[in-house]
Amino acid sequence: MSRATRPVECDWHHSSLCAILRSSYDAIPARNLCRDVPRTARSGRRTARRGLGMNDQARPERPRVGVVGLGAMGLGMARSLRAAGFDVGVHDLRPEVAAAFADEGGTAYASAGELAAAVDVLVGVVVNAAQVESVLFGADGAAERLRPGSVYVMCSTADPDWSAALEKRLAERGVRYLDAPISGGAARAASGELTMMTSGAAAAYAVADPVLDAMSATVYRLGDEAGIGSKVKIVNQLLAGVHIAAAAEAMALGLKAGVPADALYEVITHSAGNSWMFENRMAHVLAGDYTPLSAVDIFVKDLGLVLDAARPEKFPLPLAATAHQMFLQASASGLGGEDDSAVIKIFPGIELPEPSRSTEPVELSGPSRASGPSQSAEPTEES
Ligand SMILES: NC(=O)c1ccc[n+]([C@@H]2O[C@H](COP(=O)([O-])OP(=O)(O)OC[C@H]3O[C@@H](n4cnc5c(N)ncnc54)[C@H](O)[C@@H]3O)[C@@H](O)[C@H]2O)c1
Ligand SMILES: O=C(O)[C@H](O)[C@@H](O)CO
Repeated sequence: MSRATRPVECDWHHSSLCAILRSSYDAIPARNLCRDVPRTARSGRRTARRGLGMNDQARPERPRVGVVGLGAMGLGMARSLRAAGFDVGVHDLRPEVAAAFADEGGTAYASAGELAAAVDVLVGVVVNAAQVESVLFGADGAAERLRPGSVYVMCSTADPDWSAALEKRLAERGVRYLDAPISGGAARAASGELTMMTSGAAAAYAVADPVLDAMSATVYRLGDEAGIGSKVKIVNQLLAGVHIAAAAEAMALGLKAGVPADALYEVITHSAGNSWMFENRMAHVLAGDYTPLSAVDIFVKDLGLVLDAARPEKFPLPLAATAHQMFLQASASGLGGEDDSAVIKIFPGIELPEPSRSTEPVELSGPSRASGPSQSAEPTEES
């Protein structure tokens, strides 16, 4: 069976996003962005594309899959894979989290290497490039134990050039690679409805497709070389970070002016100033709940990656730079591990809603926060 595809309109050529990609990221061929980008709806799950260069014997219909990194995103992704019928092996530096997943029916492995030896597809959902290096090339790492033909699916938000180089390093060992950053937050990870921004060789997709499908509502295939998915993710992070910072600043101004927080939330979420991030993150502020579904330090990292990508080109990013400073200020104030909505705490002289306050967003099918630490919480909203 082949996937349904949604040809992307060539409006991309004319959009500002495409302009940024083509000027500061000149490695993205426009043809890769504008053709045959598969779109898969959850209701339309299907078997993987066939006939992409592997012989049938080499391509497992349902690959054995492992997930390394069971944090806010990885735990939900592992659960989605189980819900889709996969036997899922896991590993995390925190053995108790892997053990808890084993209690649900998965299999816990003591090291990334042991897990790698047991799977065809290893999905990595650790925080950054340094952690991926540790997973793959650290003590009892995965790279040596992944069998030739198996695939490492790199879901971390990381430097696109590093990701492109990693594809080559793994290829030297016969290991395939997909550059596959994710979007949608902890709730969509848990419901198997992520957006994945992927690029890589057809042979890697041929093995990993059923795994990607099980974790996602939409899998964008953006090109046949690693790094392109990460470039698009970085553009998304520019918007996501700026939108959170702007939402916090606007909410802070309203509170300073004496407007009740829930009234602000109600009106703005029904007005032109709204954004996905305002609606999502300011609900956390309303609830006074800064349990990290995505931490302040994630945006210190991600907006840093955004700025790093533009700097060699001397490409100005004034909004991203300001937002980065805001997250840095929050982190320097000791808020790095809190939910990224805690960036609102950098504004002086405002009274934020108390945690005990059980405010529900008015007339919206408002999200309710998970309790407990992000890594172990069952997410109940989109983070
Ligand atoms: N949280 C979000 O909403 C979100 C959304 C989209 C993308 N992302 C990206 O996804 C990635 C994961 O983010 P997260 O929020 O799940 O992070 P997290 O900190 O919640 O989870 C990371 C997990 O990796 C584990 N880990 C770290 N190093 C390890 C190693 N060497 N071996 C085994 N396990 C290791 C940690 O113990 C932790 O459980 C990041 O790159 C992030 O930018 C996050
Ligand atoms: O796209 C997303 O899901 C978000 O921006 C995360 O990467 C960070 O909260």
